[in-house]
Amino acid sequence: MDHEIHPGKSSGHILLVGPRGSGKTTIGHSLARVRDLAFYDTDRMVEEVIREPISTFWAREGEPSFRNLESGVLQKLPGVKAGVVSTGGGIVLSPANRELISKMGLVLYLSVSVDVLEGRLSHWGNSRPRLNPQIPLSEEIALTVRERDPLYREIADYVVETGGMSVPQVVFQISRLLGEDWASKVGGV
Ligand SMILES: Nc1ncnc2c1ncn2[C@@H]1O[C@H](COP(=O)(O)OP(=O)(O)OP(=O)(O)O)[C@@H](O)[C@H]1O
Ligand SMILES: O=C(O)C1=C[C@@H](O)[C@@H](O)[C@H](O)C1
Ligand SMILES: [Mg+2]
Repeated sequence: MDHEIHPGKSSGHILLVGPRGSGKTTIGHSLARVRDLAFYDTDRMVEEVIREPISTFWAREGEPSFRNLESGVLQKLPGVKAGVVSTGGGIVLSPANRELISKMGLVLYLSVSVDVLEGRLSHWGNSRPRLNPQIPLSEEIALTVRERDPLYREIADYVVETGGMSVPQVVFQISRLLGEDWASKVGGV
């Protein structure tokens, strides 16, 4: 991977973006472990602030309150040790967040088909807040992906098509993409 194609990347993080259920947390955690990097997850960072699950906070306080906290934790990440950052699925809705993410390091978009997402999300029951409770889950997923896919692509350095791959296979593919000497090239991980 060539340093020259990623000018202006400052913090040296590897950031995973994509819809709910695309595997950002699972893949990010595993990638950080195999590459011996720090791991951050913006959803977990918000939960540390609110000291409760996102779903109950969201139900009581509403989405805008969650989005404010989410932007707040993102703004802390340029100041921490470089590592793997798994983001929340809707973090890209804010133009300021998109700008910050794209400056913080190498951005990988985990792309998955709507069918696969539906299969995964339907297993979660109500542990994740519904984004649009008036419509069936399958429609919510399709609409959300249609709305956000261009936003993920706007900031992605690479789109990783994960369809049909297991978690270790995706981690292996990303690791290969990063290359052994990626760290020294994008800023000191
Ligand atoms: N490549 C994969 N193959 C099979 N299952 C996967 C894969 N990636 C993730 N999963 C499974 O999908 C579920 C959701 O994954 P995960 O929580 O990592 O998604 P996420 O993108 O972090 O979602 P959110 O935006 O809600 O945080 C988990 O049960 C995980 O084990
Ligand atoms: O897609 C979304 O808008 C969300 C995804 C999750 O990661 C959480 O950030 C939250 O449940 C909202
Ligand atoms: Mg996650």
